[in-house]
Amino acid sequence: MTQAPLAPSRVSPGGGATDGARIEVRGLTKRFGGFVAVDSLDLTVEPGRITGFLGPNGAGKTTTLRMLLGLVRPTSGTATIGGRSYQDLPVPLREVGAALEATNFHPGRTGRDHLRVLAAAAGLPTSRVDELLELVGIPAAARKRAGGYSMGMRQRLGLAAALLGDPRVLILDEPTNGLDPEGIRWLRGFLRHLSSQGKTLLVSSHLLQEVAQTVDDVVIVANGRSVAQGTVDELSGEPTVIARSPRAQELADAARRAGVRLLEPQAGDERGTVRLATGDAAAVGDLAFSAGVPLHGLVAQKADLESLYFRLTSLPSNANRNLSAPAGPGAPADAPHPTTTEGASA
Ligand SMILES: Nc1ncnc2c1ncn2[C@@H]1O[C@H](COP(=O)(O)OP(=O)(O)OP(=O)(O)O)[C@@H](O)[C@H]1O
Repeated sequence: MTQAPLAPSRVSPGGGATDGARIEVRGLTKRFGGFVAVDSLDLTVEPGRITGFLGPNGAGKTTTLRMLLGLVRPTSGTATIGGRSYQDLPVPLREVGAALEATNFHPGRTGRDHLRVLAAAAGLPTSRVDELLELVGIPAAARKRAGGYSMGMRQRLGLAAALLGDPRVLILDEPTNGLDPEGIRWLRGFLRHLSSQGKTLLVSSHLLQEVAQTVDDVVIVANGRSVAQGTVDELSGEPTVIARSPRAQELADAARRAGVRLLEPQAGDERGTVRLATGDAAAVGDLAFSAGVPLHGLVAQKADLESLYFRLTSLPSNANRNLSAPAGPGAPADAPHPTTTEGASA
């Protein structure tokens, strides 16, 4: 099973000074017995950017994050943070904060005590604990036992724990799980705030719509493999205006004269549809009017990361992941990678 080379590093806005906070994954593979959970994964997460690590349940996201954090040993490949594997970081908590599971708290301990214990164990000042609880919005709840916390509160406590060492890199596994809409809105602003400080954020989710508005870059995984990578804009594709006219050819000619590119070779189909590479529906309406061409329909199509996500992640689950099951010519393992993957390469 092979995979096309994927997105090498982009130049980070801060240049070399921030390289110490770049996440790089190369050829990362994890097999559990004969099952390939993560398959030759390459990805780069740049400082000062939020990268969404997206894929359906079981795609291999958590396993990848666990390998990055030294919790699972890769079968092959490398996963580094600032050029070092997690185990080689001198003071990991000061370099990398992670929230992998929202449930991993002693139920009898208050959230505040939980953080104080963590801070003390890591040799970090406990003075930071109250400040962090304020920051994640649970200062009062943090004085109650964590056993009674809602999922959303656990998520916030997990975030506070991840931030204890003021790390430059944050790795968050499904941080929107259990958050209500207000909580998700809060998280978006919070992650933005962190990335504006130059932090590197890798955020996994199986729900594109919960992170699409938050992230700068996207890595989509399916069946253990990366199937697309790029900025949200790159993967959203070109904005499109769809116009319908009984005189489609004349509309197409007018568009061409105005320098608007047609997205289809033919001027129009049987319904007189013309697809144009622009997001400006008003301009298309104006040019139709100027050319004296009647319009029966005009719509600007929204950039469509969502349909790309569903198309790429709706491959038959696990069809290519069992080493003992040979993949046939039509199996996903042999499917060509989408152009979006290559397009994302810098
Ligand atoms: N220790 C393990 N032993 C065997 N299989 C495992 C192990 N850990 C994970 N897997 C399998 O590897 C695949 C990927 O799991 P992983 O948890 O990484 O996916 P995920 O993308 O994080 O999904 P989710 O969104 O459900 O957490 C799954 O099929 C899972 O059952």
